[in-house]
Amino acid sequence: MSCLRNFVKLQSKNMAIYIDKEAYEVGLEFIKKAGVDHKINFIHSDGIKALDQLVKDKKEFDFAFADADKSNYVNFHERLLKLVKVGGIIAFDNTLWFGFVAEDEEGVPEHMREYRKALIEFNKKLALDTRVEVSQISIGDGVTLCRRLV
Ligand SMILES: C[S@@+](CC[C@H](N)C(=O)[O-])C[C@H]1O[C@@H](n2cnc3c(N)ncnc32)[C@H](O)[C@@H]1O
Repeated sequence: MSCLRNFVKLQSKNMAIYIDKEAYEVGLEFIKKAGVDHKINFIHSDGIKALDQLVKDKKEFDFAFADADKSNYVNFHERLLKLVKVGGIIAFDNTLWFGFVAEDEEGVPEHMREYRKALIEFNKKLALDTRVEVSQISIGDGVTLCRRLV
């Protein structure tokens, strides 16, 4: 709770988007308890829809963190490249997908296969993306940091 409070205090404006109502309501309770609800624009929406609206509204951010729907990372990335300023950071969580991105598909539990495939494709795309400088960090199950260059 104090971690959330301290982080949010450092930022002038914050935003978070959740698609499912239950997770949104739990999050909202914590945000209120931490006394930072006036500092966070907390939205219950599909991420792509919300990001499209932010692009339309010409919003800008220094940092973005994506941790939802790994099959949509490539679509989040395109939108976040319009929203995060040049020099800003876009972070993607779980990009090593518990190490399964380095395994043959047969060795991967069925329910993990869709995101494994999506993340392999996403990681390949990022490696070739000249609009960002990329650093793959092997903590947790992989975090990728992209610094916007152009
Ligand atoms: C791994 S959890 C994220 C946890 C989050 N980082 C946190 O600490 O609270 C993934 C969340 O993304 C949400 N989600 C999935 N698809 C989404 C989408 N298209 N747009 C927005 N949120 C989505 C899920 O409902 C779930 O709550």
